[in-house]
Amino acid sequence: MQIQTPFRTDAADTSRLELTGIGVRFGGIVALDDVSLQVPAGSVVGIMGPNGAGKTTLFNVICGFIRPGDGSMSFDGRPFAPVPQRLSARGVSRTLQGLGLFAGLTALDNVTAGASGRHRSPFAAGLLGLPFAARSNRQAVGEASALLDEFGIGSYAHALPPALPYPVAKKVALARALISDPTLILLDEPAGGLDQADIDDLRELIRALPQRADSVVSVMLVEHNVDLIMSVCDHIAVLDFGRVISQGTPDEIKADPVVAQAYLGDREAS
Ligand SMILES: Nc1ncnc2c1ncn2[C@@H]1O[C@H](COP(=O)(O)OP(=O)(O)OP(=O)(O)O)[C@@H](O)[C@H]1O
Repeated sequence: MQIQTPFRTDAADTSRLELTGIGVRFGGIVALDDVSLQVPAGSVVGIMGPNGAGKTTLFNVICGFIRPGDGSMSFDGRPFAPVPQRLSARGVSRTLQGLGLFAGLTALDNVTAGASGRHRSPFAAGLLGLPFAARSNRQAVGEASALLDEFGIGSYAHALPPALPYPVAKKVALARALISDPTLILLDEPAGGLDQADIDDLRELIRALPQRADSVVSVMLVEHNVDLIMSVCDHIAVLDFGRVISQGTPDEIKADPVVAQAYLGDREAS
């Protein structure tokens, strides 16, 4: 079993995201320690680990909400210093555990809003009444509507988020993340709060993400549902106390006693 070694696959030379030696401290707490991993283009990479292992911190580093004290990142082979407001323009989008939908906007408008980051300045253009702003907004509404239909939730297009069944709200959040045509999508506990039928639905949806549209999409997935993560990921990295304690294919992770011990320790502690 490899430890602290970046993923090596046939697609490794087309790495979408590469993290090298990432370290984050919060005062005396080491949240991430020398974390190195690769997300090859077109792959689904899972991040597992007990509570407090550093999974959310890792996503926050990739999104630019936390600047690491150590290490470096590259995206499509170029140095990557993410800025949250410009993430979708760089081809990165994220779903949140808390969904983060705008309560006062319909499902359709929530998804349409996700398209705003990919154009140069649609908001300012809209204020100025520039014709291309209206055109690009019409296009975004059409794409949002198509995504809702694709996910089988088109009938909820004009409903407000508080009225949406939870699994539908989760799909709206995913559609909002996809409308900006990301090449890297970060899914933060997508199975949380879903029943088994919805998780099975989600499994198919995640499996289909890398082949979406014209671009090769890479997926990073933080997930506590072990069955889901094992069944959709090409590679998994397991964090514990901020360190990568194991990484490899789902079968390698399942067979690694270090991983079992990390989870057992977590259960005994809680
Ligand atoms: N803003 C912060 N200030 C101080 N400590 C923090 C902060 N954010 C995270 N931590 C600490 O960093 C460590 C990693 O936390 P993180 O939330 O990344 O773990 P996690 O794997 O996402 O946990 P969970 O599965 O419970 O969401 C924990 O010890 C946590 O208490």
